[in-house]
This record gives sequence, C-alpha cells and structure tokens, in this order.
Amino acid sequence: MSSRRSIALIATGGTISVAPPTADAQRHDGAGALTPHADASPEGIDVVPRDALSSSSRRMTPGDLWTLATAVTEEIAHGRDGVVVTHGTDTLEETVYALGLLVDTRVPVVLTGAMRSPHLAGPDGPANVRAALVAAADPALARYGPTVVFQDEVHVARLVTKLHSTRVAAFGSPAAGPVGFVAEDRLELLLGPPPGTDLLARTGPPRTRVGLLHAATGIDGSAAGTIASDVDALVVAALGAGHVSPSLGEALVRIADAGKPVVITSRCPDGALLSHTYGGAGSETELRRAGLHFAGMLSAPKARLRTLFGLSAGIPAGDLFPASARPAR
Ligand SMILES: NC(=O)C[C@H](N)C(=O)O
Repeated sequence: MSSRRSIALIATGGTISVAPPTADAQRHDGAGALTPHADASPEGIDVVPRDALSSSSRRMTPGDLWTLATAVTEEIAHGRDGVVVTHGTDTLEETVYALGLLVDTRVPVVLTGAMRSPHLAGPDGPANVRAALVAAADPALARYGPTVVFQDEVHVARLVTKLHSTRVAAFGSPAAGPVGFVAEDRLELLLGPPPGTDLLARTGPPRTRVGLLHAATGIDGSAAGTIASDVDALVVAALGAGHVSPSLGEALVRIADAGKPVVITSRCPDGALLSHTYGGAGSETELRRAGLHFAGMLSAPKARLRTLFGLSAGIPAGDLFPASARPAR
C-alpha cells in the first residue's frame, strides 16, 4: 500500500492568491497557481487543486460558506487524506468555524492564507501553504476539527482569531494558544483536541438573517430595535462577562419576548460569560432569567454563524446554546 497522501487544495481567493493589480477589478489566481512545484512540495504529498470561489474574504456570504462546505465534503467523500483551503484572512476565523458546523471532518481540514500578496516583498503564502499541506497530511489532526495553520502554528476553529491587521503573524488563540506547530515538514501537537464538537446535528443552506450588535458606552435600546426589525435573530457582543446597559437590556428582552432569539457573547477576546455574579437591569443574571441565550466562549461572529446555520436547519436556539455557564460545546 502506498504511503503517499492525497491532499485537496481548495482555493477561495484572498490576498494569498491575488493577481498583480490591473486597471480592472481585483483578480485572484486559482488553486493551480498555489500548488507548490514538485521540487518545493513536501515529500510524499500529492496535491489535487480545486477552485471553489474567487473572492476577497470581505465578500464572503453565508451562501459561499455553504458552497465551500459542499466542496470540502465532496473532497472527503472522494477519499482525500486531507483538505487545505486557502482563504482571505479577514473572515478566515468565521469560515473555519462554519466548516466545523457544517462538515463531518473525518480527515484533517486546514485553512490558511497570507498577509502579503504574491507580488509583495517576502510573501508569506507559499510557506503557509506548505505548512498547511504538512498538517493536513497528518491523520492525528483529524480529531481537532477544522484548524487554521498560519506562520507554522496550528489553531482550532473555536478559539482562533485575527489579532493583527497587517503583520504576517496575524492569528492567535487568546484563550489557550496554538495546539501545535509545524517544523521541518513535521506536525507537532502540544495540546489535545478541544472537548466536544461544533458539528450541527443537521444542516441546510442558509435561510435566516442574523444581526450583530456591539455593546459600548451609551449604546442603548434604540439601536437594538432598529437592527432587530430586519432580522430573524440577534447576536450581541456584550460588555465583560455578559452585561449591557439597562436600556439595551430592556430592548433585548422585548425582542426575545417577541419570539426572536437573542444570543449574548462577550466583546472581550478571552474569558467566560458569567451566570449569577451580577444582578440588576442589564446584568447577566437578569438577561439569562429573561430567556436570552448565552454562547459560552464563542466570539460574536462565530456565535452568529452558529445561530444562522442552526436556525436555518430548524434547530431551536435553546439547543444551539444550552443553558449552562460552561463554554458552548
Ligand atoms: N490578508 C488578506 O487575505 C486580507 C484580504 N482583505 C482578505 O481577507 O481577503
């Protein structure tokens, strides 16, 4: 039996594949241009290029995430030993989490990108692709769900976030750090896989609209009412451990009472939501008592995708975010 590994390389666009600027709109090269030449390819890996999308990540839609999830699922069904997805970095953390919701990843699925385009000095794309291929070829990574490999670090979908807007070391996992790294074309895992799974019990194409509101000093209930009138559910990046201003709290309770799920996350990049430490209007205790849903340690954009795809598949918000002070599992 051959020990060679067959890895799908799925391109979606982003800085990693941006073609030299022209007078026309920005263009992206496909997976063929990202495939390492034979002499630069990690040993024992056969790369199978596939183009899924061609977009800056700011243009990604929930429909695009569904298209990508379908492409990844097909490659796994074709018997690939692993899948690498190249992607723009701005929303990379959302796409990796969406794949965790939508794809039964029985083999490693690794996302990567670049901060410097191929025509800038010191482009980081080729090294990131090479490290991602190495990681995707190691079956030990399958149990971690979809991961991000960037600057030789391995990050899990639930925790990874873009921390810097321009540096090549752009990604981190504030709560726990990377779970491993790649060196000399070898994957080294430092920590075990995250507990539980993000995979939804059932999935379907996106059909719901979910709004996102960022709490801040002086943000009151009027903003929530305006956003909620246009969506099926609302996610709030609340203050600290799950608090909002009294006025915003009252508005959120009204929205929930009217039948639109309201999901509370924290605008802090690390730490848990509380359940019974603070009391009074706008406190976590009051918001939980009023039936708002708490998303554990998920960031607001990721909780939004969980809400959007979960509700689209007919899963009630209470099942997506079980009432518990513990992180969403
Ligand atoms: N570094 C990048 O890929 C940024 C780009 N704007 C994108 O997200 O598509």
